[in-house]
Amino acid sequence: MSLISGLDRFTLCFSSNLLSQEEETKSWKKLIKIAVSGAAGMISNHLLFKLASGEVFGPDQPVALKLLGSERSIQALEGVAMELEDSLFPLLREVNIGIDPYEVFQDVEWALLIGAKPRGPGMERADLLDINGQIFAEQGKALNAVASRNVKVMVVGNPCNTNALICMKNAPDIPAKNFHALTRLDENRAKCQLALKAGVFYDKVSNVTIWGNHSTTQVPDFLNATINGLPVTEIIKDRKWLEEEFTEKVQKRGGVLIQKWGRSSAASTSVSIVDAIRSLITPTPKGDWFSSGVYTTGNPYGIAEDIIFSMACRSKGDGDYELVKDVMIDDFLWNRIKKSEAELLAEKRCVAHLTGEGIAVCDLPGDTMLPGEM
Ligand SMILES: NC(=O)c1ccc[n+]([C@@H]2O[C@H](COP(=O)([O-])OP(=O)(O)OC[C@H]3O[C@@H](n4cnc5c(N)ncnc54)[C@H](O)[C@@H]3O)[C@@H](O)[C@H]2O)c1
Repeated sequence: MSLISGLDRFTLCFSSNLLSQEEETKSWKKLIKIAVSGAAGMISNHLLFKLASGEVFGPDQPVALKLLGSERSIQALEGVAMELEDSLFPLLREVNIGIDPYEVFQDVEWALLIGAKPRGPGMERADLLDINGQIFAEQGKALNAVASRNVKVMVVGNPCNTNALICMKNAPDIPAKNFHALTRLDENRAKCQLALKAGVFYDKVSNVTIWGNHSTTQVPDFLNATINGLPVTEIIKDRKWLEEEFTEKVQKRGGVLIQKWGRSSAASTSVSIVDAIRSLITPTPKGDWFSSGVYTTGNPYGIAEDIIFSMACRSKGDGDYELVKDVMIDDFLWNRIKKSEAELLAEKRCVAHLTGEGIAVCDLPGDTMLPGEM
């Protein structure tokens, strides 16, 4: 029996394979439904197999994967579904494919929104915000209509902070706290650079925050970061390197990778999506935290309200998070945070027509780019 089901016109086979009662063992948890958009894309090609293998939600957690593609990618989506089926993952109980978010998002508990249009040659950043914003407005409405009332939404498709804001604004019945923009890849990159500079293994680096937008204005925070429990600034004494080289390396890492590899980071992005999900479903180690782009309203730092901004989060492992209060913010950090904030406020004005906040005005700062752009 095939696991795959989908829309009539695209379906490989119609029988889905919901767990029958006799198949359910007592040690298995209740099936969770996970939607992945852009499922035929490069990032998903890594991520889906991690989700199906149990690496993300655990070895006793059966999953249903609901794959959302675009009209153009539907053939590829069928191919991805076939590969998933051929992998014989014991935990993968159901695969649905489709191009209608109202069908695909039905009852989902997680929505990993990766699908987006890339910035074409000569395309203004404002056009990209508009084209992708429309996708996320529609997907927000669909989540609002049919997803689980406590669905956790992780927006990866760029520009991810503002796309997450648009999605959230179009889903008023889902808690604003449930929306995340992925900045975990940036955090991982920052940890890697600090570990290399200090000559220690990655796992010795903790408390690294990425503040702000997933763009070249992002602020990798070395002030609060620690290595072996000591402030990074005590281990790496070269302040100029920290302020200039480290910061720029993290901000532009994606672009450098594209130059070398010829395509955007997909494997490491999928790893960081796994990290981001696991950070929400497992308790954060004592004293540590993780970065995620989350809703700023009520934040303790004085960052402008009503935007999606990457900040320091801690979780009890219940899917929810709280913002970390005990962080230091000096003038250097604050000035940079304000620049990223200004960029996100400008992006927000530029998509006002998609968030129900009136007429869009696009006065985007000229010098900012997605990390993948040079
Ligand atoms: N936040 C991050 O850290 C981060 C890192 C890397 C990439 N990204 C972003 O992730 C996105 C996807 O990257 P990729 O390398 O997988 O791209 P990709 O081009 O390989 O895949 C994107 C897929 O999305 C599909 N798609 C387009 N519109 C869609 C829609 N409305 N609904 C569903 N699917 C749709 C496309 O057909 C394509 O298959 C890009 O926007 C990229 O910039 C974000």
